[in-house]
This record gives sequence, structure tokens and C-alpha cells, in this order.
Amino acid sequence: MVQGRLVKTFWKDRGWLERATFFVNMFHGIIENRFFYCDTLTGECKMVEMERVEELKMLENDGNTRDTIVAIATPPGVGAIGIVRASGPHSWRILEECVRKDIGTERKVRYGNFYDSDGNIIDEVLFVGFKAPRSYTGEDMVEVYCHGGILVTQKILEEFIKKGARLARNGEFTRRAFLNGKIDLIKAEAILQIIEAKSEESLKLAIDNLKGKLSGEVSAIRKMLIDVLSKIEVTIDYGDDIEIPREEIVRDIENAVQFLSEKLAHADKGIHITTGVTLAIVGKPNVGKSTLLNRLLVEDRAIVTDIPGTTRDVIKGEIKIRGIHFVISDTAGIRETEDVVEKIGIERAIREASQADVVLFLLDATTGFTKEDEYILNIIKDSNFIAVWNKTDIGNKFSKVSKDGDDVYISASTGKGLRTLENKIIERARPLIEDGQLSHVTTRRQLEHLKIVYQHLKKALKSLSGGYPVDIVSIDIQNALSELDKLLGTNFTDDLLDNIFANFCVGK
Ligand SMILES: Nc1nc2c(c(=O)[nH]1)N(C=O)[C@@H](CNc1ccc(C(=O)N[C@@H](CCC(=O)O)C(=O)O)cc1)CN2
Ligand SMILES: Nc1nc2c(ncn2[C@@H]2O[C@H](COP(=O)(O)OP(=O)(O)OP(=O)(O)O)[C@@H](O)[C@H]2O)c(=O)[nH]1
Ligand SMILES: [K+]
Ligand SMILES: [Mg+2]
Repeated sequence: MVQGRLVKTFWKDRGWLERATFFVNMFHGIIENRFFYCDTLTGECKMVEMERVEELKMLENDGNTRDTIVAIATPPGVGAIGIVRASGPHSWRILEECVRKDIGTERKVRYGNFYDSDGNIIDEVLFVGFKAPRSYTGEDMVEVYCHGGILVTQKILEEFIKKGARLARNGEFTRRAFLNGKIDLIKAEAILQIIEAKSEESLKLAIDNLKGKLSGEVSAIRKMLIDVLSKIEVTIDYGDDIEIPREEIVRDIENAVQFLSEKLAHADKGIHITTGVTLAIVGKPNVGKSTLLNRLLVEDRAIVTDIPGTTRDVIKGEIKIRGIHFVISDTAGIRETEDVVEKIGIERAIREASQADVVLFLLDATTGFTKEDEYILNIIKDSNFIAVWNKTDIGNKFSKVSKDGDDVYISASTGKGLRTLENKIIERARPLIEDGQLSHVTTRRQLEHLKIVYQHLKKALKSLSGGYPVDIVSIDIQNALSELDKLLGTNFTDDLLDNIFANFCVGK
């Protein structure tokens, strides 16, 4: 028996079964919180609104949510307090056995001793229990606050496992929160971003999205498209009796397209803020690239020698310059070579330069602009590069290289000119992240899905303006909707989930 508020009854006529099957297949039975089903008593296809929890009970999950999972939630090492948490049907039972007390009222912290199976006290702890669905994962959960330290947390973890829990995989708590309808995929990504945030701006974006900024906007479009689809379906069935609201449909799709094009136009900023602006140092061998990297990182990261061809691989580090987060890479000196290893390194250097948001083209003031520099300039000329003359403490053979004539003069050894260089970097990076408008798109995944939605809707608009009948765009709208579902994770695949949650740490 399906429960919920009846929204609409379709098709009392013959043929309802075929159509209902079509509908149910098309929408996997469920759109938003609306469920389509066939009433076998009356032969009607009905649309009802249901509680999300009810709806999710009917959705498949990965079959794993019956296990009780456990993990150490705090980072390894010595700390004042360590947290072990468990989620799943046995979590309360296991903890109560270990502390030899009732957890009592949910969400209320209690004090006790944590015992191992031999009756020895492992630690003096605080603990708390959460009852489904009012918990982070939506399942029964417990947390133990013990003394920090590798051994105590490990022993408590082992005790949970001995009593029937299993070790959680990366991101599995958050995965369950998703599967239980507590959060959508955008919010799950936001949680990862909160953990990894390295600048105030990226933290703010992530918090906004955890609190539903992008999800809300995407859901609004999704709802609107579902309405459009419903209007089209109704005109297919009752076309003879019902006026086709063609203008209304066109206007709705146009609004969605307009909204999406703004999202897409400003998406790069959110991604840059979240993942950092990439900065590649390139140049011929021995110009001082590694010396500059080390100076910028204030750390001896890369090997520096006076032998050309020292750096082979790409070496990355992260820095903050005036609040902006950069991922900076030192690369192999680019030159013609027969050395196989060096060749690969040079290919990587070129790839790094082509993908970087800003390129530092390092030049040697003791040699001046050479043929090798000419060769490199050709490779990077279309990138956002800054010409940087190094070794100005011992050389003065300069020429103008930048398009804007704004070359920078430094000494990576002495630190001379570094502030000017930083200013220049900021000048180039700022437009990439500065918000006139922020779209709250923060990952490539989100961007790619939104692009596809946009393309489907553009196609629909094109058909409509070509004068085709309205129902011809129904397939485009369905495609757009299923793409939005992928974005939110409403219509997920395991691959997609694995992809996202693999980046989490155990215990999240
Ligand atoms: N000790 C501890 N701190 C933590 C977490 C945690 O799991 N444990 N969190 C997680 O990693 C974050 C907080 N996130 C949470 C989100 C939802 C719920 C929760 O119980 N939600 C219920 C009830 C909400 C309410 O009281 O209104 C719900 O959504 O139904 C708990 C934590 C950060 N700090
Ligand atoms: N005087 C002076 N020497 C420098 C400066 N920067 C680097 N050097 C020296 O130049 C040599 C090469 O420096 P590296 O940093 O290894 O140069 P690189 O560009 O990374 O070289 P490869 O990795 O081989 O391509 C080293 O002996 C450095 O000490 C500088 O600003 N002034
Ligand atoms: K070198
Ligand atoms: Mg080097």
C-alpha cells in the first residue's frame, strides 16, 4: 500500500499499464518526493507526494548499511582527547557492553569506564548515543571520547570490532548520511571541502554548500523541469481538451538556461577558491626554478645543485600569498635532450605549464634571453605567464619578454624582488577568484554535470524555436533531469559514489 498525499490521477482509460510502466521506468518510480504507481484495484496511475524517509526505504542502497561500522575519528598521534565512533544497528549494544552501563537518554553525554573483553579497564571515558534517524548518518550511532593517544583509541576500536562491528571504509559515515537521505552529493563534497579548506574563502563556500546553497538552486531547477515535463505529459494525454502552454514552457526553459549560463560563467572562481590557484615554474635548466620554489615555500623541498637537469619530476607545494591559496609546482628544466628520464620530465613540465592558471617563466640574468628561452616562450606564449628574471644579484643581461613589458626582476638566492613577484602573482590570480559573483560551483564534477544539463536545455529551446511540437523536447528535459540527478546523487551509480567518497579519510 502506497501512502502519501495524492497529487494527481492519470489515465483511467485502457492502456494505463503500458503508460504507467513507461512512467515508472522513466523516473525510477520516483521524482523529487513524488511517486508514480499503478493502483491495481482501480486501474489508475497515481502520483503521490511522500515523505523522503518513506521514499528512501523503497530505494535500493548498497546493501551495506546493516553492518555496524566503527572508526577512530581523530587524527593519529598524541592528543588530549581521541574520538571513536560507530554507526549501525549494533552500535548501542556494543557500547553498552563495553561501558557496562546503559547509554540512557540519547544525545546526552555520560561518564564511565571502557572495559575490554577480559574485564580490564582500557580507559576512563565519556560517551554518547544517537538514535536513528536523528544522527549524522541517520542510523543509530555512538561516540566514545577517550584519552588521545594511538594505543587507547586503537584498543577501543578493536573492542568494537571484536563485538561485531567492522572497520569503516574511507568516507563511509558520510556515504551513509547520503544513502539515508541526510545529505545530497553536493553537501557530501562540501563536507570534504570543509575538512580540506585552506583559505577563509574556500571554507565559506563549503559551509554555504553544506547549508544547501548550490543544492537548493539545483533542486529548484529540477523541480521546475519536472513541472515542465508534467505539463508536456498532460498535453500528450489530454491534448485535444487542453490548451498547450507553449509560451509558458519556453519561458521556463529559458529561465533555467539563463540561470545555468550564469552558474557556468562563474564556476571557475569557486573551483579556484576551493582547490587553489595553480602556479607552475618553468624555464631552461639551471635558471633557479627549484631555488625559487624553496624560497616561496620557505622550505628545502626541491634539490638544488649547479648541475643543469637536476629536477626530473614535478614537485608540488602549497602556499598562501595574501590569503589566496596556491598550488605551486617546480618542473624539469626544458631543453633538448637524449636522456630518456629527462625527456619524460620535460614532457611533464610542458603539461604542467599548459594546465597552470599562472606560469612563472624563469629567465637567467647572467645569460640573457637565449635560443632555449625562445623555444620555451613558444610553448607558453598563450598562457597566463609572467616573465621573471632571476640571478639579478650576479647578472644584468635583461631584455623585455612579457607581452605587457612587465618583467619582474628577482634573486631567488637572496630574496631580492620577491615582494614585487608576489604582487604580480596576486595581480594575475585575483581575477580568477575575485568574486563579483560566485556561483558556488566548487568541483569539476559539478561543473561537468551542469554543462551537460545546459546543453540538453539549449537543444530543447532550439527545437521549440524551430516550431516543432512541444512533446518533442520531453526527451531533452528527461536527459537534463537525469543529469541533475547525477549531480545531486538522486540517481546514483556505485562508481560515482566510490569516486567521491574515496577522497575522504577513514572515520568521516
Ligand atoms: N562529536 C562530533 N562532532 C561533530 C560531528 C560528529 O559526528 N560528532 N560531525 C559530523 O561529522 C560534525 C557535525 N555534524 C553533524 C550533523 C548532524 C548531526 C545530527 O545528529 N543530526 C540529526 C539531528 C539534528 C538536530 O538536532 O536538529 C539529524 O539530522 O536528524 C550530528 C552532527 C562536526 N562535529
Ligand atoms: N647567484 C645566484 N644563484 C642562483 C640563483 N638562483 C639559483 N641559483 C643557483 O643556480 C644553480 C641552479 O639552481 P636550481 O635551483 O637548481 O636551478 P633549476 O632551474 O631548478 O635547475 P634544473 O632543475 O636543473 O632545471 C644553483 O647553483 C643555485 O644556487 C640566484 O638568484 N642567484
Ligand atoms: K640545477
Ligand atoms: Mg630544479
